[in-house]
Amino acid sequence: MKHYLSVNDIDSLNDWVNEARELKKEPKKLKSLGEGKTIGLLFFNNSLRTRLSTQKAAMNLGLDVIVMNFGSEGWALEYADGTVMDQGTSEHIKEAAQVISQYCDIVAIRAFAGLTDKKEDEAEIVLNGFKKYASVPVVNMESSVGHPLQALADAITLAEQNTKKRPKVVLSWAPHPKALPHAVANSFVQMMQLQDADFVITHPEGYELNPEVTKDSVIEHDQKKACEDADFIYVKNWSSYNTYGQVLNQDKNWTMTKEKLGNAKFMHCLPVRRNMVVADEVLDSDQSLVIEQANNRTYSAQVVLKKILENN
Ligand SMILES: CCC[C@H](NC(=O)CCC(=O)O)C(=O)O
Ligand SMILES: NC(=O)OP(=O)(O)O
Repeated sequence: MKHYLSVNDIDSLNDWVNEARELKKEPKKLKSLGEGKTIGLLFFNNSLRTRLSTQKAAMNLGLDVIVMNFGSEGWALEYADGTVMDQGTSEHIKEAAQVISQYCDIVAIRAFAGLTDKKEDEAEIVLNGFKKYASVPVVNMESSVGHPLQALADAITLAEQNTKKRPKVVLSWAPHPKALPHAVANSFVQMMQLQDADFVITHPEGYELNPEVTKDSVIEHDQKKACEDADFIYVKNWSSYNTYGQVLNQDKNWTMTKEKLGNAKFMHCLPVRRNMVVADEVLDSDQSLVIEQANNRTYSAQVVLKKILENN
């Protein structure tokens, strides 16, 4: 594996999860693997978990780390070929990616969807720009349409917590005041499609995800019905895909409550809007796994970086 850009780069989810759980037992066991090498973490958008866990994972492997808030500190990049750069962009991705490749042996990118142009977002112009012009491996720290480090951490958490051969796992939409990307939901769906689980997606009409992602996954518009007898309920907001980037409703009847949760474990990638996405009573209960999920982000990133270092 050269790059880690999407869940599709995972050749065996079960093996990766087991490897990550072994790293979790002794995080600094491979401290020499990355010695003498540098990873660059470039953020075009905000972060807490991804920023700290990816650096932690790199340090556990002996990598040196350079972090840059590219969105506020770097130059505005041009991605289109042949552009006369007489407007707002100062540097072409061609130069930027080659220059960064001289300083870093691995480059990790966070660049959220713009949510204004579906075609542009689905082209993954930032992530694919670095993939095309950087000469080093590229890691996705949440791009326009995917968040594979989060999905792998969620798979680790499910493996640690699951007690059934075929658990019922629900992905439920919830209201949010802003238009949020589809990336987390997309990667969770793609990861669940690799699992032996009774998987159901529930959301209001109009919030269908990209059908090329959901494929034949079960979709139920009645949230209570979807959540019946669930073992895990993963809650996440996303904006409309069909009416691209729009907030069609903020119906708080979709806020996750203890009543709807039942005996299930609650999951969310964080950050989470309390009492919009999920009620305090759920987050403050022993059914919430959000802190465990956040801890597993370190081992998700560490197994990815380990595989990149071993194969490049
Ligand atoms: C890991 C999640 C990152 C991002 N979340 C947000 O942008 C939430 C921002 C907010 O609630 O103000 C998202 O939904 O993709
Ligand atoms: N879940 C996640 O990626 O969190 P941050 O946006 O804080 O990195």
